[in-house]
Amino acid sequence: MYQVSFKRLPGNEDIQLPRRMSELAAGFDVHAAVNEPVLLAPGERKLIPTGFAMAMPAELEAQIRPRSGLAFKHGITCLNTPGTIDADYRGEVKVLLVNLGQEPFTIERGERIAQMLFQVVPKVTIEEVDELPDTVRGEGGFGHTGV
Ligand SMILES: O=c1ccn([C@H]2C[C@H](O)[C@@H](COP(=O)(O)OP(=O)(O)OP(=O)(O)O)O2)c(=O)[nH]1
Repeated sequence: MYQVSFKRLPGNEDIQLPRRMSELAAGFDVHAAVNEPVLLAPGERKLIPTGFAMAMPAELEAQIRPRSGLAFKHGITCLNTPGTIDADYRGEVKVLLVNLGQEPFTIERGERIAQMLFQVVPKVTIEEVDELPDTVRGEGGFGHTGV
């Protein structure tokens, strides 16, 4: 079990902190802390505030992912999905939404716009080498096995 802390930012007392909408939901829904309704025209992208900052154990990252209902019904998704929240980030969490639908979409204050999942980031060390170990695949990629 990991302890994660959310800090509500000033002026957002009415905004829900991220929360699971069912007992076993993998993601915590994240709410829009826009001061007024925000219109996203088709093809437009906007960075949406959420009204909170957070802290988590060093071995975790948080991922911001789209909600499938918004994507399916309105073409609203996260442009940089999954967005990465680093464990040392103390700024306001923001959601980069894009409207891939055909109609304008309005984001209302308090609306659930995305979900946040936590992942363990493996610890790695890196080195520079002259040769890499051989494999059967070698340099094959990008569909080299056919379709
Ligand atoms: O969807 C996102 C993605 C990022 N962030 C915040 C938290 C993250 O820790 C920080 C930096 O994100 P990232 O590493 O993806 O951005 P960058 O473009 O590499 O910026 P930086 O140079 O600030 O690291 O921005 C968000 O609030 N929402």
